[in-house]
Amino acid sequence: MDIRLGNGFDVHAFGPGDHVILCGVKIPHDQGLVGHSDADVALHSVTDALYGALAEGDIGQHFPPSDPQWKGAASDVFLRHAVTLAGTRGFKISNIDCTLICEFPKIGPHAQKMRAALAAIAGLAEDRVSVKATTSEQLGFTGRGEGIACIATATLVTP
Ligand SMILES: Nc1ccn([C@@H]2O[C@H](COP(=O)(O)O)[C@@H](O)[C@H]2O)c(=O)n1
Ligand SMILES: C[C@@]1(CO)OP(=O)(O)OP(=O)(O)OC[C@H]1O
Repeated sequence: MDIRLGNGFDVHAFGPGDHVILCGVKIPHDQGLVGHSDADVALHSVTDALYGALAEGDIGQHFPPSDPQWKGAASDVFLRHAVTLAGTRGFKISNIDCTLICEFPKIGPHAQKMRAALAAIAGLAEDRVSVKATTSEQLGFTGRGEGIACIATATLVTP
């Protein structure tokens, strides 16, 4: 059996808006996230974790931010591509774990909906998907409320 571990990390800055989209879930907030796509920092980091496990570069190589095709895109399209690529390469996803880093919005009340949405996009049972959060204790750019960071890990296995 071949086992592959990948990690992903992404950051998006807050900007004008009244919601953020995380794991494809719309979460009311007093600011939005700035990005070429819908700025779903969670799906971007998970996508990069899959590309990392496959040694297939990163999300910007597959979906260049300079390409107008991806302007405002819903980020599930990026993750679905990485999931399909894993299958094509003979891997199945064993588990996904991600941690959102921000002071606000509070993720806890939305974590189960985000987990279900992420599991559905990845084609996994919910008990193979983890969504959690931490503050950075008011330190650094996340602590100052300048944006949201997300770190993700994914494990791929051959049958
Ligand atoms: N945006 C966030 C940040 C944190 N949480 C939850 O609060 C717990 C405590 O956070 P600390 O950074 O003080 O350790 C954390 O374990 C999360 O459960 C959250 O929901 N949303
Ligand atoms: C998702 C892409 C798509 O153009 O753009 P952004 O939404 O800006 O996100 P980022 O994580 O900064 O870069 C990756 C790009 O591939």
